[in-house]
Amino acid sequence: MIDDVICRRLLAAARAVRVRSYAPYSRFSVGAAVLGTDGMVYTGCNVENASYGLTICAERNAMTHAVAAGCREFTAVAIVGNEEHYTPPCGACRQVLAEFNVPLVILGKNETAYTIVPLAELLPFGFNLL
Ligand SMILES: O=c1ccn([C@H]2C[C@H](O)[C@@H](CO)O2)c(=O)[nH]1
Ligand SMILES: [Zn+2]
Repeated sequence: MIDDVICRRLLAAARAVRVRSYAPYSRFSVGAAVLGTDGMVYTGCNVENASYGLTICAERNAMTHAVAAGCREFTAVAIVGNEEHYTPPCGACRQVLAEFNVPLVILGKNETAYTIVPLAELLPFGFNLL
């Protein structure tokens, strides 16, 4: 499926970018790292706003970062929230991950405690036009 070394590398990248989270309202920091088929790792953290609904999740931040860098094909995304629980992507992020066919979602409490969930399980029967 996906190599443990790659999972750990993505989780480490997600944890590293998580410290840059801007979350003064929820105080819940999230980091995400997506692996492109170009071999590059693109990262993003959540960025909140006083107008709460404008908040950008870590996963969508990582995806837009990748696309802006020219990458549109992906192997997996890793998401790290707090150490106690997994942080599965919200519905909006699932739809964005589906747009670019990110096949695997790695949910990590830390680099060693993680689980891999296929996106198809997180978003079955998703909306698409293409
Ligand atoms: O998968 C998730 C779930 C939540 N958040 C962010 C949005 C908000 O800033 C904070 C609390 O919901 O966590 C993410 O970035 N990704
Ligand atoms: Zn989200």
